[in-house]
Amino acid sequence: MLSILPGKKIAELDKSYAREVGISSWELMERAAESFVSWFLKGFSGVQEKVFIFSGPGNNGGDGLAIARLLSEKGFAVSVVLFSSKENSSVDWQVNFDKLPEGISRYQYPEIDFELASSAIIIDALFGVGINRALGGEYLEVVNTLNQLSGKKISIDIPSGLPSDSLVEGVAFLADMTVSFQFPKLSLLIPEHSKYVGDLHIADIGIPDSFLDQFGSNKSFVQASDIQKMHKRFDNFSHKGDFGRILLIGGRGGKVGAIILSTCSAMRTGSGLVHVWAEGASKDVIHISCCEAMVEGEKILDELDKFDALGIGPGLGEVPQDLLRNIFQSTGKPMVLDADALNVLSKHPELWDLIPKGSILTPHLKEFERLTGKSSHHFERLDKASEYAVQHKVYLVLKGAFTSISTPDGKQYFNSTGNKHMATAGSGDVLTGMITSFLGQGYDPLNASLCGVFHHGLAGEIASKTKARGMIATDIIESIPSSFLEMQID
Ligand SMILES: NC(=O)C1=CN([C@@H]2O[C@H](COP(=O)(O)OP(=O)(O)OC[C@H]3O[C@@H](n4cnc5c(N)ncnc54)[C@H](OP(=O)(O)O)[C@@H]3O)[C@@H](O)[C@H]2O)[C@@H](O)CC1
Ligand SMILES: [K+]
Repeated sequence: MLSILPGKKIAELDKSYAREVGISSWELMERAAESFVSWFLKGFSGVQEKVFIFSGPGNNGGDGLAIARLLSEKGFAVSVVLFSSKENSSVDWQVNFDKLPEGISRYQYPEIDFELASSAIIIDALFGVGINRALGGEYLEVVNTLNQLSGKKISIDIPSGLPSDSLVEGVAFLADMTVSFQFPKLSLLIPEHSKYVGDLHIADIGIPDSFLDQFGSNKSFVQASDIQKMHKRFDNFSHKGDFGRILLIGGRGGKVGAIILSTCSAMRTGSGLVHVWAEGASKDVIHISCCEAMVEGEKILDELDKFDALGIGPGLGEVPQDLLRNIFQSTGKPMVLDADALNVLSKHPELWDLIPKGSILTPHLKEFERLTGKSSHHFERLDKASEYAVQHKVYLVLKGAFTSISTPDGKQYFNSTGNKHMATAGSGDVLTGMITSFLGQGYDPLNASLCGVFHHGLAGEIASKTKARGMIATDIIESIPSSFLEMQID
């Protein structure tokens, strides 16, 4: 897990890590520049390709100068645009300035030909996590101009103008890609900032997770290697009972499709036995669509104890609150609550206290607002999610790009998989089936949530390679097995 530290702590991290391993802060900056360049070379290899680097007065600008040197050594035609004088810049900026090779063109703002820059790759090294006020003066002017240019734009660490832990005020650089060092700054994971960040890449600068842990952050970014460790291993003598027996509840009226998606995804996620409670004509449709599932009538609600996990909500429609109340009271086991089950909860907040401890709630943004009221921005939403999770002792999976998982002990995890093509009808129903399946296979609620969200996103990425914008929820389900294969989970 990569701890996400607040911007204010990063200078301290930088210093104490350099001291611990006996390197200078300049050497750490060099590592950052090398990591950026090795990422850059994978996408841009054209010798003599033009690169313009805009370097501010602090260490972000220093990174920019080190990158200028390294790219120039690789044969790129590099220009740097400077704003401050040498003596008004950070110490490591000065070291890198002195190391700039002759071949690099230097411009002192405002003496710069934007005509030339417009045909180059633009690298934004104006400000990083040290920004402490909105852009003004010549910085505002240059960012406004750069934002009009149509070439590729890349930000180092964070797009200039974005504060690392709060909402942007005024103007910020509009990057196509952002390469952030060691861990993503919280600000990069916020929907309001996605147009500034573009595609996010994390560049490792070699600070181990265990070192970051000492800074006591309650927020983490989940990596594939973390998920790999969470998976349960089964052996050749395992039988279907070992893979769990789950019950999914929903699919009433015209919304049978939702529970079918959950059912098929639970099967694909590895559940041994999937039962579905449905009503009337829905039963036949479920049988036909997912012949591996067992379809149950009302009586099954008296036998909840025989299930390892329940998933309630997809396509449930409007139901009397007593249905949920009875289910909550007749089993103490954690369950997954989604869609219409959440809508019942938002109308009957008195039910919150009856939800079995450790249950997993999976709202999308609208459902979340119905549950907790309007928030003025995503930072506030994240705070609320954490408060609710702690207060009600549940896991709150707030769906969207970088889905967050808030836990009863006040931690918050951010998922790193998925893409825009997953914003399609039924995608959430698939996730409900996946998390319920992991819960039924004996994963604890945190691991079930993290694995469910991660594989859901990875399956979406795999499906979108061939389906792109035409991807539908069924494609995600069909790619679940590939996501296990890619992660070498057998
Ligand atoms: N461990 C790590 O993660 C590593 C971090 N590294 C890199 O360091 C970066 C952080 O560097 P940093 O602390 O020097 O801050 P940075 O953003 O360059 O700017 C500070 C300068 O800007 C100024 N200033 C602020 N706001 C302003 C405004 N609106 N308008 C005008 N001026 C403004 C402020 O001066 P002030 O005017 O406030 O006195 C100060 O001079 C980080 O993002 C990463 O890229 C890597 O090198 C290696 C490892
Ligand atoms: K930047």
